[in-house]
Amino acid sequence: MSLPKAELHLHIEGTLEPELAFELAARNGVSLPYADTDELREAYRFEDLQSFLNLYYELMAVLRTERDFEDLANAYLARAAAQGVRHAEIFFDPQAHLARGVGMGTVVEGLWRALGKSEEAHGVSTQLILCFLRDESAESALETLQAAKPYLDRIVGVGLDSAEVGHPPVKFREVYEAAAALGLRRVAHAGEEGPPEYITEALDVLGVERIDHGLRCVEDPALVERLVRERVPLTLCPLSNVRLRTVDVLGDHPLPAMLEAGLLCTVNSDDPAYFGGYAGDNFDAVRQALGLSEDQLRELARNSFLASFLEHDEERRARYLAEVEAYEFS
Ligand SMILES: Nc1ncnc2[nH]cnc12
Ligand SMILES: [Zn+2]
Repeated sequence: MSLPKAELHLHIEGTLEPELAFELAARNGVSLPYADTDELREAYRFEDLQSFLNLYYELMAVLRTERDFEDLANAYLARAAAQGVRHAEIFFDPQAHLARGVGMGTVVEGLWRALGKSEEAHGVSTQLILCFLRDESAESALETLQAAKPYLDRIVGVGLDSAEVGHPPVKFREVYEAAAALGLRRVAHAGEEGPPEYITEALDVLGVERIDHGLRCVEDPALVERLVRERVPLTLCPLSNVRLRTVDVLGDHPLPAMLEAGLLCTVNSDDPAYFGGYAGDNFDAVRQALGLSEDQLRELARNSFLASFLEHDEERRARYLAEVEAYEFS
């Protein structure tokens, strides 16, 4: 669906399509333990978040040079643009690259080669969000923020991702305080597999402005009430929820009830190369499986721009919002 939208929950490493993975493997002399793209696609049957993360980190071995990150980002931006994405706030996982000997500069400069030209090349404005891996230590997160200091003009904020259960937000209090002191915006994954308490903790301890996923808030009516009252955006990822089995089938997704409750929901793709669809595909899927009305789809698109970090450019935000209102559904 080409309804204009902002994508606010997108891991750039999760846009690595099998074809590009093999191309980069050949270019860099990296051998993959899969015969071909079909065999690799066969591995895309996930039990839960961890089984996905294992493959996600394994395939990152092919990303080695600035050009690799540039190609990855350009491929994503082209696909996103074709599906109506007008603005993208893009996560990256530097610790997963630093651990393989790929430096922060290679990652950020490589991504920037694509992001810096994205408006001209793809018609998509962009921002970068550095994510800490929550299954790594708090010290490692602090070192990562330190390593990012030379590149802060290219980074709008910090996030928190990877294996959630057993790694509560409070573990990262110090690094989030340091990020806030540097003027960075703050978001965190919470309530994907982890309990509703992690959502509360992300808000109260880490000071986040948006919750990534936040799906499990529906288990706690008082928390839902708070999220509605405080207008906290949730970056939902419906196809991801089905593939990672947090929801059995898309028809059971709580999105309609969440909209009904007055939550500020957005729809995003998370790791589109792995979960069967980009942003527009997620919109199409929820429209079909959940019978969302045109008004509800427009609300989701409007929310995405309202929840974005575009305050520095209200004129642009107003232009995108006008495009949402003018859109004609087919
Ligand atoms: N859906 C997700 N949850 C947590 N960490 C991730 N890293 C990439 N995708 C993720
Ligand atoms: Zn995610």
